[in-house]
Amino acid sequence: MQLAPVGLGSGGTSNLNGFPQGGVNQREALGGMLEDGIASIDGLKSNELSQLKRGLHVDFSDAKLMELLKSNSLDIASTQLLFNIGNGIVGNIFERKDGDVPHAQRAAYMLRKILQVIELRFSNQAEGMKNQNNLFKAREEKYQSRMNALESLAVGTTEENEVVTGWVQQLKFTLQLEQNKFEEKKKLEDQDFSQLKKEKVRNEIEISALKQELEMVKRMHGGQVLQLELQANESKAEYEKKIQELERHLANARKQVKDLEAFSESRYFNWKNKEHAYQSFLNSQHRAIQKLRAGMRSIKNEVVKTKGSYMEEFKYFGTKLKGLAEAAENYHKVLAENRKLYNEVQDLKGNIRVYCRIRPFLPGQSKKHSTVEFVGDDGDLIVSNPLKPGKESRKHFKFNKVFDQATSQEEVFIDTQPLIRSVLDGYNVCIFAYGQTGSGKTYTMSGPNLSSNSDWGVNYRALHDLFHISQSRKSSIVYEVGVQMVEIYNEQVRDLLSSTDPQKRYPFS
Ligand SMILES: Nc1ncnc2c1ncn2[C@@H]1O[C@H](COP(=O)(O)OP(=O)(O)OP(=O)(O)O)[C@@H](O)[C@H]1O
Repeated sequence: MQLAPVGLGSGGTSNLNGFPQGGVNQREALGGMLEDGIASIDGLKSNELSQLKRGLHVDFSDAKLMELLKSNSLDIASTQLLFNIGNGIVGNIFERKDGDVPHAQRAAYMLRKILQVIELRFSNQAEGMKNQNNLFKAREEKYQSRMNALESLAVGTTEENEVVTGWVQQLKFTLQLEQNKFEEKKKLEDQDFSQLKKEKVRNEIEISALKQELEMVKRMHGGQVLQLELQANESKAEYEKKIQELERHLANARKQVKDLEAFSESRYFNWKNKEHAYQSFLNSQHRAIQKLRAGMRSIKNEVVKTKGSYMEEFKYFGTKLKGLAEAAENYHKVLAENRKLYNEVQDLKGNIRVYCRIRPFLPGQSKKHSTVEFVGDDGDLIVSNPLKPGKESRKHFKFNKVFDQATSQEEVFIDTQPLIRSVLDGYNVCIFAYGQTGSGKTYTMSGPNLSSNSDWGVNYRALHDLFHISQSRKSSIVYEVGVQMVEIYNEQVRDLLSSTDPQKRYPFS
């Protein structure tokens, strides 16, 4: 009898790994939850996928969600990756505060799809575990029946018994090994299963929390949408109003632009005309400037020539001026000499001169009663009075000169003028009038009428002459003039120009 070792044959329906052939491998059934080898997911870039695997944040746009909804790659993605995607979508909804309801709806649909995949995975895992338990039980029963058959065979011949005992020992050993391996695997799978159960509970909690959040977001977004719609309606009405206003402004602006265009066109023509005028004016100015330049050049030449001739003339005048300065110096010497001679002549004529002026009869006086008998040219005067006795009836007087009744004021002054001019050469001169009351002293010295130059007396004529001469000599001599006026009455001398004391008496201090 040929016995093949149990479990070592190749035609059995089960292998020693303890997993049914052609069935769902438990690790595969876990959907790569423990390790994730997926390389790509439709709608996600490779860097976004690697970020999601590491649990980092990724932005889920509308386009990305659409791609993910269409994609089949979620079915082969790990559960952890699916959770990360779910978390990312929920986080993205919270980040978007714009109340985009279609986006929230798509996100909710996506989350539902992820939940379905996870739930399907858990149900598959539970089914696989159940099948495996059944297989293990059937296999145990099978091994038990074989053991029984072998034990009954052991009751045969010794040789056969020995062989069989050997087989049994080997079989037991193999069975023990298989049992140990199975125990270990079962232990591991139990651990995995309990871990999965825990994770399922955790995930269910997380999913319910996500659902609540989603509901809350939906409610919040509903409110926001309503508010936004209200705002949108208000804004629309406002914008329509603004648009109407803007259209009105635009119409006004267009009208203004047209007006401005017309105005600027007329201004343009005006400016064009002005430009022509200015251009012709500029041309004429340019021609005039050319002429002026030519004139200026000739004037320059002339100026240069004139300058030359001026220089020569200056030289000439310089020499002449020198001569004149010398002449002026000589003139001063001559003048001084003349003055000296002049004053000597005055001295020779006599330092004290006595003139006599005969007053004409006043209106109403009889001309028959005149006592003047003779008036000589050399100063002789004979006065006769028949009423007086002897020599007293006829008297002869001798003066430097006698002015008769017809002598004018000017003639009287001309005789005294040289003497008065000696004052300007440093000589003292004194003129005084003497005579009885009404004899004509004031008439001779001051004059009867000051408004008429011809009536001016000696005083006014003398001052006028002195000021005139001092003015003509001002380039060479500066004269200082002082005036003093006194009254002598009853042997008392009184200062008539005193501003402080009108009764001031001589001697003045
Ligand atoms: N030469 C003259 N020609 C014309 N009239 C004259 C002449 N001299 C004097 N008279 C006149 O005689 C009058 C008296 O003259 P005047 O007042 O000059 O005298 P008097 O000497 O100054 O007198 P008194 O001493 O009283 O002041 C005046 O009316 C004056 O006009």
